[in-house]
Amino acid sequence: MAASTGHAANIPLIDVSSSSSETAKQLLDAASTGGFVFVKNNEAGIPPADIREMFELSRAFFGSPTAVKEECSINSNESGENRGWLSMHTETLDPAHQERGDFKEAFNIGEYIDNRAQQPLPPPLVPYEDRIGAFFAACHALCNRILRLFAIALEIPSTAGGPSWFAAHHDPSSGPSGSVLRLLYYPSVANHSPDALDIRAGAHSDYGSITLLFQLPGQPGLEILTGEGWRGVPADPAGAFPASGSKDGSSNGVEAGDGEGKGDAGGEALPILVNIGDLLSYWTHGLLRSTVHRVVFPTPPASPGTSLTPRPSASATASPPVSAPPLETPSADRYSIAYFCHPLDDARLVPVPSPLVAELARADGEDGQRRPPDGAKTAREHLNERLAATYGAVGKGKGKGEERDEAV
Ligand SMILES: O=C(O)CCC(=O)C(=O)O
Ligand SMILES: [Fe+2]
Repeated sequence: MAASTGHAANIPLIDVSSSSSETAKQLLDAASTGGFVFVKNNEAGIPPADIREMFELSRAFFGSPTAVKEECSINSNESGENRGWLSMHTETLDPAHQERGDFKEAFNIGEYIDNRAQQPLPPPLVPYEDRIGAFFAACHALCNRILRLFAIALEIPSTAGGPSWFAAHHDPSSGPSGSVLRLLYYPSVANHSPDALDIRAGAHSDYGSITLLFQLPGQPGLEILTGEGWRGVPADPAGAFPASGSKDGSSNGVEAGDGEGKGDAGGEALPILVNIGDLLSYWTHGLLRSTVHRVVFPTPPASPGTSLTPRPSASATASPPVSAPPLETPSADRYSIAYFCHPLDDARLVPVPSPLVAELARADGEDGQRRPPDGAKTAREHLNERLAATYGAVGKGKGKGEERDEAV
């Protein structure tokens, strides 16, 4: 059973509310070195109350009886490809190395059409169809803001689309895409019995353009692979939020109440984690870095109720790079929410028209404008290849895990 190494990653924190070339450069630097960045959740982000609402819906859904969840299973015909509920051990993010699927449940929500979900929603989510759709759209808007900054930093010429180049390739009004909003639930170790074969989410890199990840304070587990090995990614890099949950660690920290774990303290909101996916890395000839990550079980505390490390004071400033506390209070359950942003299905993955990408390709001995030898894939072809490996039988085939030796 893979458990936390206890070392924290250094991940920069960037304010993307400005579209200045300085901000764009900071973002490009972070994306081309570590591949992970925190963005401040300010007016350019997503209201903390909306994030909290999604966590509340997530808890309500995963707490439903199995029969309710089965009705919207990813295996049902109605749900459609890559949509619906994934039960424990269904997904295998590192098929080349895992003997058992991930120790988690998930619910994948695909793109809406005309403000309606294109899949059956379970009863706890039905009354919130509009709210979920609005959250999906807010996530997409934030991704487009980030992609716009990448286009600026990559110096895409105005004749080719300029700062709007990525947005045009991610415009839902122009066609379908593989974008997915995913609720994730990693059940407590106390109530289940993971063994040596278990991992919460196997080592992998994401498939799409960029991913937004929402975590809750006090629910650690995400780790990224760096040149120094695995490093933990805190939910709360500045340590400004009290760890959520009741004293016995059984709470998931999303209840309404005294403000603990609610995602906004003193007007500040938790930053949002952003990482580069494989497709964007491929599209930029590897300039943007898709970093391998995983989710592990929390390390048991030395004694019940004991935090493993002292938390920094709430006044700690968050200037980049953020040196996070090694571990937050290990909790029972872990809930997270990911938004996987993908280009339009028919987007062709010819190199992004950037002089920086062309230069990189030339340095690698290739003409930067040349198509890959087997002809350009579309974004949908790229995604389908990855999904086939993930949902295939455990231990068979070549999966994303093959790439995990490539540390940052
Ligand atoms: O739950 C997390 O923290 C990360 C999940 C993840 O990496 C994924 O689903 O791709
Ligand atoms: Fe991931």
